[in-house]
Amino acid sequence: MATMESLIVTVNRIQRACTVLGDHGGDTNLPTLWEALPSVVVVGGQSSGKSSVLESIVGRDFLPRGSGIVTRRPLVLQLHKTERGLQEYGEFLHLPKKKFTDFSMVRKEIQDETDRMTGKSKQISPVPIHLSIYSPNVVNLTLIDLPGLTKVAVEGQPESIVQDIEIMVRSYVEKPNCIILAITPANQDIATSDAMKLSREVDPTGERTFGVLTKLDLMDKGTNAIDVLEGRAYPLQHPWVGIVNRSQADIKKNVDMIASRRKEREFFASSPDYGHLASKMGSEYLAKVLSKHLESVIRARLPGITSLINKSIEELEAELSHLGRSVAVDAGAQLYTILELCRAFDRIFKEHLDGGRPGGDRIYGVFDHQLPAALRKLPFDRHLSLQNIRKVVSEADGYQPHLIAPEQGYRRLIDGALNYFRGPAEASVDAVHFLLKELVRRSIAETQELKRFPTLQAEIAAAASEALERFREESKKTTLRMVDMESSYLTVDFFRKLPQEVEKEIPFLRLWFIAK
Ligand SMILES: Nc1nc2c(ncn2[C@@H]2O[C@H](COP(=O)(O)OP(=O)(O)OP(=O)(O)O)[C@@H](O)[C@H]2O)c(=O)[nH]1
Repeated sequence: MATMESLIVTVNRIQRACTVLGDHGGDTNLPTLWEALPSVVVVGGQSSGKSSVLESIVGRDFLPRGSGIVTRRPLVLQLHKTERGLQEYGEFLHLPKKKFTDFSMVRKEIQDETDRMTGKSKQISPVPIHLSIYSPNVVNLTLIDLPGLTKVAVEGQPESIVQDIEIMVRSYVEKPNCIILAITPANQDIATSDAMKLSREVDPTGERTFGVLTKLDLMDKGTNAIDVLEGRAYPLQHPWVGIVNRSQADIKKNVDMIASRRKEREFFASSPDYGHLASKMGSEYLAKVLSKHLESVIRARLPGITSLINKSIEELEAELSHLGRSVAVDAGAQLYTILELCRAFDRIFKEHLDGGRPGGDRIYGVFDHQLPAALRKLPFDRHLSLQNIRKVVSEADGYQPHLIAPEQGYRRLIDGALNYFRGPAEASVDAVHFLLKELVRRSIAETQELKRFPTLQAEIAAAASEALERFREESKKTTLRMVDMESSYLTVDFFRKLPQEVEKEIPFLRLWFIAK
């Protein structure tokens, strides 16, 4: 038994952790633990006696009262049984460490906390209020009180309130882990009960529904609810429980809850109609049945809850390691981290260049395809046309006949042809520059370690871009210098070999001889 009681306490703690972490179930992409936890949800129409049942189970007056919709946020009520003789107190999750021993202050805090979230607009909010009650007079149990189902909006409420409440209540009772405490007043036709209508929709087999009949003392003389309580009129998997709460007159007279429980016991014990069911009626019995059932449901769901928690831990740990370790505060350690991150980027950039990742091969493409294609397009035809050769040679060597070859003309023609190489050479530097820039961009995006440091990413991109710009200028100068060097390195040997190359490579020389 002790183990089972601690089970409810453990689930209570998980429920509180869920609220603190903002997990109230509902539409979310994140895994929700809240929805996996079994809970008892109190459902009923307005004035059906929900608050009275809850107060009866707790044995204390602590819920707000008034006209219209008083419960406008879910109230998660966690009951903790304490040692006999210890003082009762309430504690709110949003006010930790503050013990409320005066239960009228608990009521006020529920009202104030409701208003804090919804304003005084009478709107409803799905964010629950958590109240724990520590008392020797309760059983370990968690109950969730929801706004009463209603058919019309009262003054000051939006028209949508009727639907909003139904949607909120439905979102709780639809969960397969929800135990439904469906409250119906006995002095109303059960066929019109909002609670039974909704619970039948979401739990057609009745295995999650506990039917509670209130106001048995208010039934017309000569009538009784035996057919319902014995499970004939409206069969459910769990037996119906009849309740007699404090009447409005009792509340006015300040009849305390302990006296009211006694009165309830006497009502059943002395009733000619319900006497034979007395041991299975009343709010104390209901609390015990619910606690026992909640324990057994938790026990059955425990493996599922454990595996959900383990799965969530695994997912979160994977995400944490993906996000990376926390960054140290001192400057030295930060510098070390930054250098490590830069090294990670550098490694990926090198892989792009040297292999392992694609992209670097396109640099070879510049020299293997782009440059030769550009060279082929150079206007050598025009430059080495018969007409131009004749013009250049005449201008360079004059009208004197040459003994061997017009050397100055040759020189100018070759020099001029080599000059054409400057354009494609510069364009090749630009092409490699753009490829390297693209590889920097890709490497930054692919460095997982940098993912959570957008500012560092921008800094690395800026530094790389600045360096590449500098390299571009230097490379252009070097490349052009190499073209110049080739142009000025026309040696005697070069000219000596030229005539032998005539047939093979330099058709313009043949043309020159013909021209002569
Ligand atoms: N005589 C008698 N009166 C009851 C019983 N249960 C509830 N009442 C009275 O019915 C009225 C409504 O009860 P509540 O407990 O406030 O009902 P509720 O469902 O919480 O109502 P809302 O919060 O307005 O939705 C109160 O005046 C109660 O005193 C009962 O079993 N017998």
